[in-house]
Amino acid sequence: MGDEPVNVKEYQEMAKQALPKMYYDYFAGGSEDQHTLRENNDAFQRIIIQPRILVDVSKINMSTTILGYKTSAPIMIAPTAMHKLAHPGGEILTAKAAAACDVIMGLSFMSTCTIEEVASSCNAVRFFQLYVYKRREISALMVKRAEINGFKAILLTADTPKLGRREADIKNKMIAPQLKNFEGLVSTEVDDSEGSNLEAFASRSLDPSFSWKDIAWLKSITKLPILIKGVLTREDAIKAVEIGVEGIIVSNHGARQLDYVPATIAVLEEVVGAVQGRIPVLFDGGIRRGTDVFKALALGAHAVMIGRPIVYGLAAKGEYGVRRVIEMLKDELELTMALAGCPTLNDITRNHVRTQMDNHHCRL
Ligand SMILES: Cc1cc2nc3c(=O)[nH]c(=O)nc-3n(C[C@H](O)[C@H](O)[C@H](O)COP(=O)(O)O)c2cc1C
Ligand SMILES: CCCCCCC(=O)C(=O)O
Repeated sequence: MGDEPVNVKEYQEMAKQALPKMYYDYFAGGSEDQHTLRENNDAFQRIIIQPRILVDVSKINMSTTILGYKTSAPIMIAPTAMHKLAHPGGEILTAKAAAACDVIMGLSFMSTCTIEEVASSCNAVRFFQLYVYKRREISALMVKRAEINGFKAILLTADTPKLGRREADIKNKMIAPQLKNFEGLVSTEVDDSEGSNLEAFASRSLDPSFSWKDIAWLKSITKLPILIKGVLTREDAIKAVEIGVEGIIVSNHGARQLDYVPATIAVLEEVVGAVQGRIPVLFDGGIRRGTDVFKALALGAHAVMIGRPIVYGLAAKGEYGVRRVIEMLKDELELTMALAGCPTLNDITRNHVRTQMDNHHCRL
């Protein structure tokens, strides 16, 4: 392989070479048997694109808005924790790459750069991802700081009442660094000589009692729009609409929480059908190609979020690497739209893809 990756997947190997094993395993790993981790990727490969020919594709327009904020493409950076483990520049470099590519960034609650450092580093549009701690006042303070610092939405992660069992982290005795955001509030340094220190910290801090009724609390402390991240079923999608949040994210946390849940792309259509256009449905999990973005859009996602490839780009080549990952996905999406006969995002329809379910119905 030459030094300059030609696709997003090649950044993973570069990141593996660049990182200590403990950190690479943390970023790359899924939970338990990693069944869902494989499925998140494999399920995309079972979806076929049905292109249209003889369409004027001399101009392709990928630009859109997410919650009213302009973006050059329906591609966002997913919130992923602790970017300084990938590169000393951390989330500041990720944010600068987002700004350079004109895409929106999700900042993790567990970021290694502070909310203020990221906010003052560039003019990227940023959403803030929230975990709810047992000490709820800490979560409330983070929401306030995000709001004051110009973050535009809260991504409430709802699939993590406890941390999934990540066996590589247990074997490596994964160490969570002290996070500057929480200085003077809580220490992330927990000594669990038996296994993953991150898991030990999570079980000490996350509030597993947080439930639907507590969305009212979140609404009472912020005016920012709230998106619920981690929806995988029709039932939960309907509840989210009924409770009045501004959006949902179909996500299985990059297959790091409950193993043997479905690939996100396999449930997207069910969730979109339940929501019936009332709120935007974002999507993440396993996107590695522009064709994957196209497939998710065809199945009804308003936009997609990218997790691991961003971290791999950061680990391999810093801000430049993150930029290249986003640019490659955008270039591939643009080419896919042209070759599928879709000059605008609105031209991408359900009929542009064929799923296994469609094949099954055909045979009936
Ligand atoms: C290393 C890593 C850290 C993550 N940290 C967070 C986090 O702090 N908060 C969160 O809501 N999701 C987190 N996620 C999940 C991502 O937001 C996203 O759902 C997932 O990475 C998408 O799948 P992909 O990596 O296949 O693109 C993390 C994922 C990874 C791989
Ligand atoms: C206190 C919660 C720890 C979460 C760690 C970050 C994360 O979401 C991950 O998937 O890893």
